[in-house]
Amino acid sequence: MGNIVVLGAGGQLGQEFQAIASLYTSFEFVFVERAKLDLVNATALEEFFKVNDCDYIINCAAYTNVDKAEDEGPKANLINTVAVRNLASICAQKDIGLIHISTDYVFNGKGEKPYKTDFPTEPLGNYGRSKRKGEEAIMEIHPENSLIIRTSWLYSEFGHNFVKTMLRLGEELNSISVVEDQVGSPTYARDLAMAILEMIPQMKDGKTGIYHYANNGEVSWYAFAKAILKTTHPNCSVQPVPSSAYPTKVKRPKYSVLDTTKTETDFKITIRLWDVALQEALSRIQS
Ligand SMILES: NC(=O)C1=CN([C@@H]2O[C@H](COP(=O)(O)OP(=O)(O)OC[C@H]3O[C@@H](n4cnc5c(N)ncnc54)[C@H](OP(=O)(O)O)[C@@H]3O)[C@@H](O)[C@H]2O)C=CC1
Ligand SMILES: Cc1cn([C@H]2C[C@H](O)[C@@H](COP(=O)(O)OP(=O)(O)O[C@H]3O[C@@H](C)C(=O)[C@@H](O)[C@H]3O)O2)c(=O)[nH]c1=O
Repeated sequence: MGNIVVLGAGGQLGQEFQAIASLYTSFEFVFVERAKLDLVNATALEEFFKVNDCDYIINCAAYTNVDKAEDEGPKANLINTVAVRNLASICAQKDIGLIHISTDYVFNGKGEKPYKTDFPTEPLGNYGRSKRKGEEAIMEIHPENSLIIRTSWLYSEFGHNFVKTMLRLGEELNSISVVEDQVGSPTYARDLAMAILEMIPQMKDGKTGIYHYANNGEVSWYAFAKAILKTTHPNCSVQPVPSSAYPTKVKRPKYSVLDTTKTETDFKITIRLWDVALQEALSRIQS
């Protein structure tokens, strides 16, 4: 069904694609890590796609440190906006299908029901702003053959994520304080990667533009931490605290649940509940 180049292949989601690739024999994959191609280097990017033909690019590369992006705004911008714009131009020239991952942090968190894809964006920090500008660049340059998939609270056995942080803290501490007034949907990166590979063949039917993918259901970071530790470290207690008791450089959205109905309907995929996905991920992480 086509050749896929996965950029940012060494990150959390990129490694999930590497882990599941052998299940999808109708695709040929090329995995490209940062050491092989720095996306910020526009010349290198262009040269790479002169010699590497493909039908689709999945862009998993990003600047993802939400707090650090406040001090390194220009750097976050180069990766999340400028490189994405350059990538969209290359894809437009060569008519390559572009699958780009974006985030729930494009929203301001003041919503009270799951965000539909056309809900107005208003990011709270540099990370979210740079990701939103990346989305806008794609929609301007290569709308007819791009999929922008916003997801939220990604975790997996690979890379850095909240689940692995909780498992580490559960080993080290008897009690952890976690914010209760931020609500979202945790998403198992493996589920997302598998869904993307189901969605790609349907792009040719005009299913393009912005879509939301997150595991179903909503939960606070506190309740998520409790669910993680209940099965893995039952002796470690989790205390609910307000955001004010856990100060961070940049404010997180209070409510960032994504409405995934359009994705499920248009692509005819079923998305499972966050706590079901979590149990599978935990058993994989622990084995
Ligand atoms: N993590 C999350 O909770 C969420 C993530 N997302 C989005 O999902 C996508 C995947 O995220 P995730 O896998 O968790 O992120 P990671 O931070 O785990 O992976 C990002 C990858 O991008 C690479 N990268 C950074 N800069 C460059 C560059 N200049 N050139 C090439 N590669 C580069 C990183 O390399 P290195 O490690 O060497 O810096 C890393 O391997 C991103 O678009 C992110 O914004 C959306 C919602 C939630
Ligand atoms: C480690 C820890 C975090 N927290 C809080 C801080 C924060 O409000 C919340 C989540 O913490 P983190 O810093 O791990 O998560 P954060 O980096 O904000 O995660 C985000 O990453 C980017 C890339 C995204 O796109 C988002 O969807 C989201 O997943 O939990 C606690 O309350 N106690 C703790 O012990």
